[in-house]
Amino acid sequence: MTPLSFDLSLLGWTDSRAAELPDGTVPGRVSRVDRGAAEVIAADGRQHVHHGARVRRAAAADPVALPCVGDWAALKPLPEGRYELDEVLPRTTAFVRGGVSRDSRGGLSGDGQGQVLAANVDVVFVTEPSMHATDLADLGRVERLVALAWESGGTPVVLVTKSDLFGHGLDDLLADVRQAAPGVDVHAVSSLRGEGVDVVRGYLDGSRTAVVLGPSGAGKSTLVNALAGGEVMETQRVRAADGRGRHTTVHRELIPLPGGGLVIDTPGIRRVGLYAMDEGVDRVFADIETLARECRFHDCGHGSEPGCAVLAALESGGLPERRLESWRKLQREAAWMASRTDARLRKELQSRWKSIHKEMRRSGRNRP
Ligand SMILES: Nc1nc2c(ncn2[C@@H]2O[C@H](COP(=O)(O)OP(=O)(O)OP(=O)(O)O)[C@@H](O)[C@H]2O)c(=O)[nH]1
Ligand SMILES: [Zn+2]
Repeated sequence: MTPLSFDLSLLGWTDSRAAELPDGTVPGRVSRVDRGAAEVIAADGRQHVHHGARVRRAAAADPVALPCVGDWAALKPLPEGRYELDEVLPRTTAFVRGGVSRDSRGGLSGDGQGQVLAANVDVVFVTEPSMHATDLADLGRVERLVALAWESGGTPVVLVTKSDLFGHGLDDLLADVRQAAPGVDVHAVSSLRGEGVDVVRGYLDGSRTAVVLGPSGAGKSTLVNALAGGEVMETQRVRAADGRGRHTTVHRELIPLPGGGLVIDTPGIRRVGLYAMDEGVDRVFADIETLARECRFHDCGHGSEPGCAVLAALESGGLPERRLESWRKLQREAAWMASRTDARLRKELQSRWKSIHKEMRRSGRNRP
């Protein structure tokens, strides 16, 4: 154990979580997972802990019960100041990946086994570079990641990164991004110039936990370093300089920031993965869903039906064609995922996050 000690409230520990802590245990936050074990941060420091019998039993029955990065764990004291991980406390949000993997032929196969990649994430920063090599920002990618963010139960915030690369027209780009993510805060950020970084930091007030999603090269590591005020993540420039070309970022997993707040960086959730996301898709396309309610036919396919409000909006220019296509594509994908994710996992996702969203809307916590 390191001699460091931690104020757990700075790691996001709250009274409502304390109420769920079983007697005879102490809390710790999972910062990294290992096979059969985890690294946790407890009040008396970082420690490598093994899963206790209860966790092993639960995980054998259902892999979703395995501790993951961001989890709050009940730690049972063992002799010599050590602990074992006795229980995972109820999650408020979770990134759950459906049991789908790429097979050797590059196809996809589903095994119906879910996996929780990160838990208790309050804010999901969706990064999209204003310019990516010679490409413009990809609004479809923003829509997809915002859908995943909603699905996790966290609050998405879109960051248009590398804004310094975009001269005239940044305001137009931001307007397009806002249209692609209705009801979601959108900000321009240049970590290079330090612009927008304080706005990002503001979302972490009150020791909130964030993840940063986005394509390779979006500047995620650079942003996290800017937030941390130092090099906590290796960036692409560093990697290029060592002559070995680009390779995988060194992942620190749960990073407590000096100014308060935490960032989770876990391989597998940074980029677009395969998640169930049907509710998230409904939410990111709320404008189209609202229009569709005005269609003459209840089961309108928005193709050539008379009295179609969606097509009318398309014609009047209120709805970009790109967005309708993107909606169709993501709906197909969500349906495909749904057909391959097992029913139990989907039920867990839906009932849990539905009540969380409701609660968040009620208490006005929608926007941090
Ligand atoms: N012009 C400009 N370049 C930036 C900015 N932020 C990051 N970069 C550069 O963009 C490149 C990629 O940055 P990273 O932070 O490594 O990107 P990443 O999203 O972490 O990439 P992966 O680790 O591959 O997922 C590096 O060369 C950075 O120096 C910015 O605000 N402006
Ligand atoms: Zn219609």
